[in-house]
Amino acid sequence: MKFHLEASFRLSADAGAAETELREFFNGAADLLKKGAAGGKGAEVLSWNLGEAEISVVIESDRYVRAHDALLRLRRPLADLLGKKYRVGVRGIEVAKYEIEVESKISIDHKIPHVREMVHRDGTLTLSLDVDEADLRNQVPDRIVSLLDEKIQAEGYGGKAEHWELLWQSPERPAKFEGDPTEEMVGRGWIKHGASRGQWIYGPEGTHLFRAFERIVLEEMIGPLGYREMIFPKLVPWEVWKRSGHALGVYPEIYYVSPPKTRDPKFWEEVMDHYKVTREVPVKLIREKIDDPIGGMCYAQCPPSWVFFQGRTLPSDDLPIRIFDRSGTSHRYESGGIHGIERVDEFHRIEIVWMGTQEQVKEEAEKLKDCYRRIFEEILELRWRMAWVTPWFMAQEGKTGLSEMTGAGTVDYEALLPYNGSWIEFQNLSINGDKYPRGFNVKAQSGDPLWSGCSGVGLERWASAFLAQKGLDQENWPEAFRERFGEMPKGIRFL
Ligand SMILES: Nc1ncnc2c1ncn2[C@@H]1O[C@H](COS(=O)(=O)NC(=O)[C@@H](N)CO)[C@@H](O)[C@H]1O
Ligand SMILES: [Zn+2]
Repeated sequence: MKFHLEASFRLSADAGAAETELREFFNGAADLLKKGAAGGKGAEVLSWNLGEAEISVVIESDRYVRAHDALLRLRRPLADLLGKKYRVGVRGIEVAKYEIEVESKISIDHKIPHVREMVHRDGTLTLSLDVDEADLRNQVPDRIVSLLDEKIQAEGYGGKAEHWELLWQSPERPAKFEGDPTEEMVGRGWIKHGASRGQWIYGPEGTHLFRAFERIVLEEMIGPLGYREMIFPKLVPWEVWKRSGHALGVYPEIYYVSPPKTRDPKFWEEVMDHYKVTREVPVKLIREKIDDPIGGMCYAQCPPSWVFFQGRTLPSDDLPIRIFDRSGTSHRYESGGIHGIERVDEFHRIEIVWMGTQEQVKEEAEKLKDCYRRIFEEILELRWRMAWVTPWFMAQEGKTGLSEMTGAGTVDYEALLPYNGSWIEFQNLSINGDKYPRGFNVKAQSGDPLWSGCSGVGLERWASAFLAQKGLDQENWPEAFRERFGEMPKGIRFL
């Protein structure tokens, strides 16, 4: 990677008298421009020139001391040299040309902010930047370099597969059912397709099943471990997703939310009239009358809750804090060909969140795993397994691999669907390290890094896994579950 920068220091007056000292300064600037770089690497001033009221320089570098950092390093000593003795001030920096060259098999076919031109020739990508002094100080060139690294790395990975490592699996347990649970539920009227993509409506039977699962989570885990219920927001603004990291890569899958430009009925009259006459909703017209998206529908469920803690310090003797939310739906624009309730755009999840010291968070994760194991082994008697995978918070930022934070990561819980032999992830449990407290600036009284974890219990997934293995006839269900399930409510009948 090569950086080529042509810039000038704007002076408050002519510095001709300092010519000799400037020559010594630039000749002796070498080690200043190599400081911090591995042996022999760094930046160097190829040439400099003293003009009427500016000093122009040409700097080249590798990535270890980048040309713009070198330029900024020169400013202070230059100002000192000219200020004291010659009463000449350095007023600012003008960037005339800034090029970054990198070997790359790929080119980028869309606009990158602050990149005026991109040329891809014989395996080299040359970017001409459009940056001023403020951009240099704000590390705009560094973010462009990171973006290039990421793309070149991703290219190298060739879409590296997500990490998956089996941790544990249950006894096989023969399936009591071989059919597709969604088809069976639709057939019995337990559920019905909703009007929106990937959306279902749960009749009394389907709802009772979800509530039975929920009751088990409450009785077997939430109660005994002392989790307190909260209500997390379900409309998530960009600010939250910037802090949670989702703003790095969640765009292809969110349901965006845009408010109206104004509530004034006059403004909307044209739309209403259009519909009254045509009975068609004029969505093109509406598009002009709604504002930019302020964010999207709930996606990961835990991020917006951190605003409750944002900027505060937690008393050590209140840790670990244990909370959960089941107050609403999550929405994801999932891949097409969506099958049954295994993969839907609108789903119902119990989100469990805990925070404390690193040890407390790891300890809590083990307690939750024990509870889950008891539920899946003794109550639902599932055929299931646990796998160590790419953390959800990295996957949702478009990353792969594992977290560098030791001990942080995600355990996926998977269950076999006998009807098609696939394993679905029906919930997960993650140690998220200090990611969220850092993102939302939440501290522990002790000053130790505050860590957190979360576990998402997907009710559609629990239903898919359980019914796929046990079928819909209660006589085939495990005794311990039947007890908790109680009476099946009457379904809705149609003529
Ligand atoms: N499209 C979907 N349809 C149904 N359930 C889903 C869907 N996406 C996620 N879930 C459920 O939500 C759980 C957690 O989702 S996750 O993306 O893996 N993890 C997170 O978002 C974390 N914040 C924990 O909830 C999944 O294990 C699954 O049970
Ligand atoms: Zn979460």
